[in-house]
Amino acid sequence: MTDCRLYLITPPSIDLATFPDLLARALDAGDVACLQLRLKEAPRDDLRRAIDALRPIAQSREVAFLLNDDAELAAQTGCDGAHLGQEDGDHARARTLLRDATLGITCHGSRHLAMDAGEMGADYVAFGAFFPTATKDAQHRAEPDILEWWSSLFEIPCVAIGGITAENCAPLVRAGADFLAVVGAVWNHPDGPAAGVRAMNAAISGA
Ligand SMILES: Cc1ncc(COP(=O)(O)OP(=O)(O)O)c(N)n1
Ligand SMILES: Cc1ncsc1CCOP(=O)(O)O
Ligand SMILES: [Mg+2]
Repeated sequence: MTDCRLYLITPPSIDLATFPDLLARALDAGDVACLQLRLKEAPRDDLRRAIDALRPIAQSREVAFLLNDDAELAAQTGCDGAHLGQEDGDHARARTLLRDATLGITCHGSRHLAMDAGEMGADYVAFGAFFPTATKDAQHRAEPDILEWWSSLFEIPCVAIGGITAENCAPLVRAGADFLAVVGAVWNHPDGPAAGVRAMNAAISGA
């Protein structure tokens, strides 16, 4: 029995006329620990509109709603937290702004970055990319042994990301990932996002 859970990230762009319904059906299809809103190209006003539309859908289902890249906006808009990369501003300031809300930090494949994030007060550290991904031009790779190392030494949860699918995720679960973060495995699933959530949960349980 694993404690690993699914961490869902939105597609890179969404249509607010149709996406809320798709999201609700995906979240109702199985266990999702959190949803990260990641719209890299969206102007700030569109981002605010997306937060207003999607945050209640996640939070009403007890799915934590995290915002990518912007801790200040996350704190202003009732998000449950933010995910920041190494280039996404001052992590210590973000920690202060977010108070008790969740702060996750990208650590690529680096033990050093992960220990820094832990000392700074991150609520989770994220390692990746574990596999080739079409969602992002990922400049860094990680190997499963970093999950084993981290989880054997630290209590802070670790997230695995990058090209993860139902077919390839088992070694990451067995290596100690607390969460598997995915975009394509759910939103590009041939039978639709709800089927993607079901497939990921079945793969996590069977790992
Ligand atoms: C859970 C999770 N892990 C890593 C990332 C990547 O964050 P970052 O390195 O800042 O890259 P962008 O997502 O901003 O392109 C993430 N978003 N979520
Ligand atoms: C945001 C991000 N950071 C590293 S890989 C990645 C993309 C994850 O998307 P997918 O699950 O489709 O590979
Ligand atoms: Mg970022």
